[in-house]
Amino acid sequence: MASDPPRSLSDPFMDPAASEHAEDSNVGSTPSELQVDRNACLSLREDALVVSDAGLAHSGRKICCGLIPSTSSTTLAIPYYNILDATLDGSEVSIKHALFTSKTAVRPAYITYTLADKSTAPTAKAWVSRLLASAYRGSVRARRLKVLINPHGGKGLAPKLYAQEAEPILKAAGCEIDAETTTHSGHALEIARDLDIDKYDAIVCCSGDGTPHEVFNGLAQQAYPRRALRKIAVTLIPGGSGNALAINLNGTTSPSVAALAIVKAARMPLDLVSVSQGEKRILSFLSQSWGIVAECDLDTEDIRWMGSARFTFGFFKRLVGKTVYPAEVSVKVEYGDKDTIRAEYKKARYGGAGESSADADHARELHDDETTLPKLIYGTVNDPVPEDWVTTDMPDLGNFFCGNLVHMSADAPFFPAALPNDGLMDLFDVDGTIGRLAAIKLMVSIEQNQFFDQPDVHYKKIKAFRLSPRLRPGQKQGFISVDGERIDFAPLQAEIMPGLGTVLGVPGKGFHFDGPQDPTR
Ligand SMILES: Nc1ncnc2c1ncn2[C@@H]1O[C@H](COP(=O)(O)OP(=O)(O)OP(=O)(O)O)[C@@H](O)[C@H]1O
Repeated sequence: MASDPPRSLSDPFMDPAASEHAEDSNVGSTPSELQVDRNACLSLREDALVVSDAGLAHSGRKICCGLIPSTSSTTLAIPYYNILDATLDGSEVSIKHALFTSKTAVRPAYITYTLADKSTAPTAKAWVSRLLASAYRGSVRARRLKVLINPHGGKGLAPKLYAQEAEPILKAAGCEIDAETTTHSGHALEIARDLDIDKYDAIVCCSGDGTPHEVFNGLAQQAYPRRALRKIAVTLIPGGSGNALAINLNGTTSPSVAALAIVKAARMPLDLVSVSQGEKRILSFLSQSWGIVAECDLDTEDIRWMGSARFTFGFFKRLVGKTVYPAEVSVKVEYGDKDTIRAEYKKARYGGAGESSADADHARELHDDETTLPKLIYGTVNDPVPEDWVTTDMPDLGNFFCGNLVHMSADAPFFPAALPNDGLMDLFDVDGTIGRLAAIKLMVSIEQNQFFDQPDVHYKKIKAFRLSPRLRPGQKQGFISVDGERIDFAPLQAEIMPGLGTVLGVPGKGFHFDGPQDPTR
């Protein structure tokens, strides 16, 4: 097996906790099979650890739902992805793994054997290292995690979900955990702002999307914001009503499956969006919206008990009213037509020209000494609109929605052309006066990934926008949403900050999305 290239200890892609295993990484000569007691054999195959043990047939061990591939009742195959930890203690080999108890839940499980021949301990030690190298290919072991649990998000279940579902997986994987429950709104921002970033690798929010929003903004207030945002990866264990970060990063709404993904994830850069209202500036990782989606996000507090269904309920309530949300919109467009967007997406996603995460990180490292965030290229709403922007007055606007990631919820891939680190934002607007039937058709098309091609959806890839919203006659208050959080009802300007943030995601799990569908197929 090829070993990873050596990385310096200052390399933020290398968890210092993983360095203790670095000397064991030369495993080329290590045998793939380990003979253990009960006449059993542990074998390292291409994608899985295979346990061959006649005793398994009589152990009553249930191979749940067929999710753990088993070649026969006397063999057990555990995918490397599911291996959490392995140790050799004297002549006892212990392997911890994540056992799928259903399609949406995992729990830690253990296998223990004694070496058939004690004198093989040195070989067994190398074998364990080889198993761990395969289990953590593309990731690092024993990450140091600052866990923030929001007891207020969604239905208030985050503390229970974390303790019962997520923490056992993180602990079994040997993560160093420093957990804290947030006590007030803004607490996550304060913690991230004051965090000693050399002591941690990631901040894991067990919450909805509001907490990671605070965390990115807290890191942005560190003395060296670019270093903090580069070094500390932000990730989410779903525990609120909007859990888009977990869905986009790791393709799941299950706390235990998300915890496993976090254990196995790679660091990757994420574009952030700088949103300014005059001199005030915040960072957004997910979305900015004005119109029906923003109102559903923010004006449904009274039905919080419904959980995520409150968004759908709120949407339908407004839909029947054919509500409009007028605004003047100015946009710095990169790609304005859908065919070009589709073609550019394919190039960026499958063209193979992109740099690796490690290369991207070294480029970002050059800005570590800077004490401010990247300068705004396009200024703020207090400046004139740049000449090459396209300005449109939209008295009948129904929905202005700008996104940075594909999914806004599990069944809402609103932005199929979004890529995590392409230096662009995805924007669409929809007229508020379209017929109710057309609006319902639009809503149905989202889940089927046909939203992008609907003629009523005006979709662009952009670098920046300015939104000057106004109240329609009779409207008492306006809701502008940034990452699901309410900001002042006032003109705002937003521009992309390429690769400013860092997240933990498993390639192929979350960001795996096929992009806008090809309508000719
Ligand atoms: N102990 C607390 N008491 C009150 N609010 C808190 C507390 N801890 C965090 N918050 C606030 O709760 C808000 C919502 O949290 P979060 O986004 O994590 O969950 P959510 O379920 O997605 O949100 P929402 O339920 O508002 O849709 C955040 O803005 C955060 O500041």
